Amino acid sequence: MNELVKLLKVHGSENKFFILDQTVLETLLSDTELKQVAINLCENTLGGADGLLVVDTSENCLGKMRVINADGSEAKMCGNGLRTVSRYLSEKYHLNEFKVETMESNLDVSKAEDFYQGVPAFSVEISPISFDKKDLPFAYKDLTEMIDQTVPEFLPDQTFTAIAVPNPHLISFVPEVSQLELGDLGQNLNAPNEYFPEGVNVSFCQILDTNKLFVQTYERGVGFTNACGTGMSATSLAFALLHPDRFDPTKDISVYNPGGMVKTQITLNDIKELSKIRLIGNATFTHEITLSEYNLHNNNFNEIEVSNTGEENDYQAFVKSIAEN
Ligand SMILES: N[C@@H](CCC[C@H](N)C(=O)O)C(=O)O
Repeated sequence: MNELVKLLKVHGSENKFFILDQTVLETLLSDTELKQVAINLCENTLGGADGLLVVDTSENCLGKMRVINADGSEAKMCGNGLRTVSRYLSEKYHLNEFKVETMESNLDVSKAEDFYQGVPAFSVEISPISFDKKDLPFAYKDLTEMIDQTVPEFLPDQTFTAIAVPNPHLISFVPEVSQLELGDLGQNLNAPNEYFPEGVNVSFCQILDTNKLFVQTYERGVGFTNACGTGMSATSLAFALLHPDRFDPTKDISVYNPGGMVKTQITLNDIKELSKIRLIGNATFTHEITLSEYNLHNNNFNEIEVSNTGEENDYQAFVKSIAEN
């Protein structure tokens, strides 16, 4: 227990996480310990974060990723997080293409071309896709799917689409994103409510041009984040389905967000659930944190050693470059 362990602080589009590799520990953290560590790290350590990504062993894949939100709840998937875990596993095992186990599926991931000098990028599969009310889950009138639906109880002048990938997303296309309305709706649908009993990630999307979107998300278990990978992926699918006049299937979609920009690739299928989504974006490691395994188990981050990787400077140069274009 006095062994030293390393955590990483990472981000995908400034959606920030800590990565904990459980496979190198003498004793695994229990689920209760993981929950407490996630809450403590995300609130108090190194400026906080949006979640804890736990790397475990996997029988059929190179590794397994679990996602613990900032409030300690566990999510089925995390798109931005998966890119950073993919980079971690890629560097650990010297492989550029492999599968990662997540709660509902084993996902294909691969190293992509750097997004910018010093900004490594990964491409990850986002799957499975469902529109079924049971998989969100949601309840609204007698709907089995919510697609481009007016829901005056949410907001009177907008329409809403609900997609699970497999974590739940509610998407609305708007002429301009109102943070106030997004925040109110996100809060209401993540407090006890009759529509989304397990909460939902809410994204508003502004279509900027052909294959060019701006997406902002209020995340379940977190609140506003700079970006939500599965949110941008589900929004890209909704965009391709609902706005075919602005969608060019032969090209990537550029999805801008408050933390930067990612690319998505949508391959539509006649059976919409069999469509394919890939999410491509940065996988940035900002800090390496060293502490004793004893302190980790005791949720004590007062005696940590932190080293800055310097990668954030390159990421900021990338953000500046996209703002200038
Ligand atoms: N930020 C993530 C999604 C994390 C989980 C989400 N808050 C949930 O509870 O479903 C992403 O990049 O996909």
